[in-house]
Amino acid sequence: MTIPSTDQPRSAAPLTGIIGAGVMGETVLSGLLRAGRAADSLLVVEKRPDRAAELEEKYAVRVVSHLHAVGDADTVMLVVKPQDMGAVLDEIAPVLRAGQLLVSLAAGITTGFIEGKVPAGVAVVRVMPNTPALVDEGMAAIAPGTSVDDAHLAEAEALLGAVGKVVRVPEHQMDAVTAVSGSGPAYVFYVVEAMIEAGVHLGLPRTVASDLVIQTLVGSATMLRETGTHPTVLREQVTSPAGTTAAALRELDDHKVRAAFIAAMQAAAERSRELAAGS
Ligand SMILES: NC(=O)C1=CN([C@@H]2O[C@H](COP(=O)(O)OP(=O)(O)OC[C@H]3O[C@@H](n4cnc5c(N)ncnc54)[C@H](O)[C@@H]3O)[C@@H](O)[C@H]2O)C=CC1
Ligand SMILES: O=C(O)[C@@H]1CCC=N1
Repeated sequence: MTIPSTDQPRSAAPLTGIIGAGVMGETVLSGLLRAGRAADSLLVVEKRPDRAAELEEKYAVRVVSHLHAVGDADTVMLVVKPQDMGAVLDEIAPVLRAGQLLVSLAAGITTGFIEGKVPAGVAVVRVMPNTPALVDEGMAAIAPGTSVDDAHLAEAEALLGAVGKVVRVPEHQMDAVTAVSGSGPAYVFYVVEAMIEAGVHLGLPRTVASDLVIQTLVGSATMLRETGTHPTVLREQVTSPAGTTAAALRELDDHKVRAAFIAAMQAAAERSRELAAGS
């Protein structure tokens, strides 16, 4: 079924619906526009009226109802919280059709759960993106459901590839992916906060501490990416015998920071599994 959402002429590009335009929905929306997608090829669905008005004003996109977005779109991206997925799927299931591509970005929610709520033959792809997509440096993993063909996977890769790297993984690895790259930016920002605070404790003006930490992070990340050298080797290159870095790293080890990261990421993966179970 196709429900026209407007009488205005529009571009011939395939239509993509985005349901849920919070942090991640806007990240995807703005990335697709930066990558050259026409604003009239994107249909946004957002529950909060003030947020919907803000996005219409900022991006000149059409904010439409669930039924219009799903009826019209070739591909529908689900970017609501995991806890809202069941209700959204119940609402859109009557207008979804076999062959249509449904791309879920929700943590924890399995393709099996989605497939159980939509008509047979709807192609479901599960994605775990991250917020650096906002600056086209995203990292997304994708996993196909049962009715997905190569064209569907290529379309999902193109959507996420517009804002960063994409890797295909088996779905059973998605909880680990969520713990590593989905939540990962938050760990990095947490470390950055801590390093800036430490710089202030050592007497640096906050703006200077902030500049030093951010450029150190960017430089270190660029070294990792461009040299391909193992992080252990890069860390050892900084660590002079009996020097300052060795003194600092000994404190980190004494405070079990490495073990804390492992425990934290195990907790994230466990939470992803809980979200799958609906809690
Ligand atoms: N924020 C992040 O870094 C990441 C988020 N995700 C996933 O993306 C999804 C969205 O997360 P955020 O954007 O952070 O949450 P958010 O709370 O910022 O955005 C969710 C949006 O969905 C809207 N919404 C809720 N129910 C709706 C409905 N029935 N119809 C239309 N809109 C509806 C809300 O008003 C809100 O604007 C989640 O499932 C999360 O697991 C995945 C990876 C990273
Ligand atoms: O915190 C969350 O649940 C979402 C999924 C990964 C990053 N943010």
